Amino acid sequence: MNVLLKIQGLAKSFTLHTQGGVRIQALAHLDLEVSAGDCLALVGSSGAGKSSLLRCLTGNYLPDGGSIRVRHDDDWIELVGAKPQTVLELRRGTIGYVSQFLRVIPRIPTLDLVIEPAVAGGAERPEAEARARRLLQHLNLPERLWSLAPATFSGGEQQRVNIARAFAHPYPLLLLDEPTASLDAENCKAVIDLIEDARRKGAAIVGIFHDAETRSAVATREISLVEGKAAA
Ligand SMILES: Nc1ncnc2c1ncn2[C@@H]1O[C@H](COP(=O)(O)OP(=O)(O)OP(=O)(O)O)[C@@H](O)[C@H]1O
Repeated sequence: MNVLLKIQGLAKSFTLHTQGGVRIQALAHLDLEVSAGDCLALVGSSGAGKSSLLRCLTGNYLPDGGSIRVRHDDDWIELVGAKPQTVLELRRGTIGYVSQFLRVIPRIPTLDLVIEPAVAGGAERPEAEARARRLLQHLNLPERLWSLAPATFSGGEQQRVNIARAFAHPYPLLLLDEPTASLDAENCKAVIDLIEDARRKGAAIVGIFHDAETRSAVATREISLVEGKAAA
């Protein structure tokens, strides 16, 4: 087993300062390992902690305790309490993330937005551009949109730009937060194919897939969260 992600005793709570200091325990004592070729689906009812876990794995949420170790080249990097530069370095080459909404610098053309992660990950510009073009084509994004910034795109078009960026570099660890939520059946299938291809090439994938059909097409494993803990 080529383990790429090790989570031990992970805990995350929120204190609602504006609401009498109420404390919500989103994750508690979570242990998990994900290997190359795994696609782990996070399941559980609304509020169970699925998104909180993904955000801890991207380095966007600082956990209260526990450890998240990520294989980065030949080293293991501790993400909990890591310096911002370390988190950025992990995002550049090791951790790819599809969020539910596209958040990019405004006014940059779509093609450049998809080329950028591949160049940041070490690809030469012509190779990165060829890959970006293949991805946008695969995701059925009309070529007339490639030179435009995606601010005015539809929800589904923006989501496909988001997905293209996450697959522009062969990230060993991919985090997917409802990657097919705003897509029709044809585009959903295109994304499923990308996920499956990355997994076969050895990516370790953790995702939230509310659509049961998508989940059963891509997941090799499921973990059910109940109040922030893995259900027995
Ligand atoms: N930024 C935040 N501030 C305060 N509480 C939060 C925050 N993010 C999440 N929570 C709380 O943490 C708990 C877990 O939320 P989380 O979003 O991780 O659940 P989820 O399983 O992803 O739910 P859903 O399926 O509805 O998206 C919930 O009780 C939620 O209210």
